[in-house]
Amino acid sequence: MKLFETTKEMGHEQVLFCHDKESNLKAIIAIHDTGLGSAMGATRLWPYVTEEDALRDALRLSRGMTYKAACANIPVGGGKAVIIANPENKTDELFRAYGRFVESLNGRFITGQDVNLSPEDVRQISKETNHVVGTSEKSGGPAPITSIGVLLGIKAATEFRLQRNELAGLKVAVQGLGNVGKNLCQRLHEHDVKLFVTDVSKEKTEEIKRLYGATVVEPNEIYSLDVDVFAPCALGGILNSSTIPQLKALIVAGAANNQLENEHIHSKLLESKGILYCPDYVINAGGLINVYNEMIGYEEEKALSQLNNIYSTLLEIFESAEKEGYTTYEASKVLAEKRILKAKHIKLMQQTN
Ligand SMILES: NC(=O)C1=CN([C@@H]2O[C@H](COP(=O)(O)OP(=O)(O)OC[C@H]3O[C@@H](n4cnc5c(N)ncnc54)[C@H](O)[C@@H]3O)[C@@H](O)[C@H]2O)C=CC1
Ligand SMILES: O=C(O)C(=O)Cc1c[nH]c2ccccc12
Repeated sequence: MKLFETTKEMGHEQVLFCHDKESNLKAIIAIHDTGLGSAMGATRLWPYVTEEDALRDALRLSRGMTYKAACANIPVGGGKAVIIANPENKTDELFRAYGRFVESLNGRFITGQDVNLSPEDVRQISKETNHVVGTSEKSGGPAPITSIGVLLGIKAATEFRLQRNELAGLKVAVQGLGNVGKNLCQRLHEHDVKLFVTDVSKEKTEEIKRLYGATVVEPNEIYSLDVDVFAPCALGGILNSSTIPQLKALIVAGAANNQLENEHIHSKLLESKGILYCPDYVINAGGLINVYNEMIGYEEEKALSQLNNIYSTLLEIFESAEKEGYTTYEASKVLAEKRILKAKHIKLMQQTN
């Protein structure tokens, strides 16, 4: 990868390669934009096959955080960190070494728990830095709020694409039954939605089957089901040239980050099949909304009002995409960039006054 060409094109401010000899830590912290405030983004741990895969993930995820904050009208910047490791090799020393790197950024980057990190891992990071959020019990943790945001997104999309005002009787396929996916299943079940689920963990699929009467399928069968909505809540890159042709759902609405393998090609492919795609960083902003409010002093009413905006922002995106002949991904990018420019302008005016 051409490093400076890529960071210039994607707009990153700073990328840190962190190495600690004793703990064998290898981490990449990508700071995309701090124009509106500290770069916020949770840290994930993943056994990336190549270092380039890890870098690409960090760069895309961090840019996604900038757009996420902008679309949610949250005055922070975007960042993300990846730790290159096998979850089996996690140690307290690894997380403490990582925490020291986060601390060295003096609050330019604020992080927390993402894929493959446990609350205990985050506690180890917190021993070395205060720039960690999402650990308070007070606000209930980010995943439940993220799942409410996804539910609102499913509502907006079914109204727009299917002209249906009721969730009852809808068929939804949920990929991944982790913190967000499980919670989403509970909420969909409460709305009398028929669930189809998959996960690589049999324990998790059995639990959802038992609790909500979900139909369990193999991981590779989730794409081709005859359902109304496909809700990816596991990995990124799952919307690609081999999966999109299999989709029968007319809506993709889920929590996973970086759902499109190639943003341009695969958003167009979805559109050409008449599938309404809810841009990931718009529909999954609930987690960020939750941790941001925790950081500034949690007020439930304020957090819920920001969360409810996910519904109206998505409708705005669907409408402008239709009107301008864009894909919903392009429309969300335009909206994010417009809001960033406006917010930066307001900030500049406040500073000069
Ligand atoms: N937790 C949060 O508040 C937020 C999460 N997200 C994103 O949502 C996604 C899910 O997040 P969490 O639920 O917190 O993660 P998690 O790690 O708790 O859950 C992921 C689940 O996906 C399953 N999985 C892995 N590979 C799979 C495969 N090939 N097929 C089916 N299932 C598979 C795992 O077994 C696990 O149960 C991630 O992409 C995350 O970045 C985005 C915004 C906020
Ligand atoms: O939406 C994402 O991808 C996030 O990283 C949200 C998030 C969850 N927990 C956090 C802790 C600190 C900064 C962001 C998050």
